[in-house]
Amino acid sequence: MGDPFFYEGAEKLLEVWFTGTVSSSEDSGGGRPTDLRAIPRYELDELLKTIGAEIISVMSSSTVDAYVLSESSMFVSADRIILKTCGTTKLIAAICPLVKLTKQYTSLGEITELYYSRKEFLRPDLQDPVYSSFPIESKQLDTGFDGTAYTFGEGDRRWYMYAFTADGSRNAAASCCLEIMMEQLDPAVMAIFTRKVSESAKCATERSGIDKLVVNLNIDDFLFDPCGYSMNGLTPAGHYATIHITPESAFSYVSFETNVPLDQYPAIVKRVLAAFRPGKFICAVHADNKINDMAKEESLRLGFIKLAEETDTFEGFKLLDIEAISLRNHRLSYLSFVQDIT
Ligand SMILES: C[S@+](CC[C@H](N)C(=O)[O-])C[C@H]1O[C@@H](n2cnc3c(N)ncnc32)[C@H](O)[C@@H]1O
Repeated sequence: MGDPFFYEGAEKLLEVWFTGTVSSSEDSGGGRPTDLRAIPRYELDELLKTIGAEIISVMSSSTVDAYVLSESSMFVSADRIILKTCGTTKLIAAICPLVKLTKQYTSLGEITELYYSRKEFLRPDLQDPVYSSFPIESKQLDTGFDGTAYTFGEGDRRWYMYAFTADGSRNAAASCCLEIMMEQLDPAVMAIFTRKVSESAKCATERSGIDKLVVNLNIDDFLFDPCGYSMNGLTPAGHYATIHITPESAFSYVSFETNVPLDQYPAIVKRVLAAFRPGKFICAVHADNKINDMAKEESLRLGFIKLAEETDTFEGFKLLDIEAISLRNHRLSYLSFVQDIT
């Protein structure tokens, strides 16, 4: 008898920033656009094929093209690409072809920042050997970048990140990002993300309250058969949110990510926890130094560290870990929580 079915919901996340003047997508000196969105769709399809994913759907705003993938999501903006892929995808293998495409179709091509992160897998033994342990992934990344590998938390709460920043700062607006990675979710909520219970993705989105987690989201959602759910959302202000759900009870997993402004994060986390009811979760908050410089006091007041120190922060959860580091261009906080059953 073979092993029972297993799906690794936890994603590998790659964010790459390229150099260039990005005030418009018009041609720059080299005759090619200074905009990653100039890479044609068929090239993106080929790129994704090499890592084991494909495009299911796309929607665009003036600032970003948001793709729902068979294995999570991809966001392409003028000078940044975010690739978030789950299952047994081979995400690091996307970097070389991506740089090649960038040089071929745009006047960008030099990487200024690169971040690769993931949480501890439930079944590392089922991954391709490169992705079975983070030191191997870091070693692979070290062949192209002079970056630093970090490990946060303990045991199955571990979250890993590899960060590379080239000398000199990037030419981009201040940015921030919230990631919530949840496990052991309420089976009653997870049932919504099955074809048995929800007749359409829209139905699952509304029934679960996903449409109310972030204000003003234009949503592109997909319900897998027999179960599983992915959605990308874009706001009129050019921000994104993305949610991916593996509802099978033996290995349930939900991820939430957004780059809406930092001051909204505490309220968003509370809404996300109320909607999905996880048994445990990890949060990672990235805040650009430009944000910290602009409003240090304010960002501290609203920041997660301060918030997590208040006992009633996320009602029903106990804080297990809290760590913060400063990278060259941004500050990163990692927090882990477990349901408080005392
Ligand atoms: C792609 S989705 C979301 C994965 C996501 N990274 C998460 O946070 O869980 C994965 C869920 O969809 C289900 N699924 C059904 N058909 C699938 C397909 N063709 N490709 C990937 N997942 C599929 C899986 O069993 C799993 O429950």
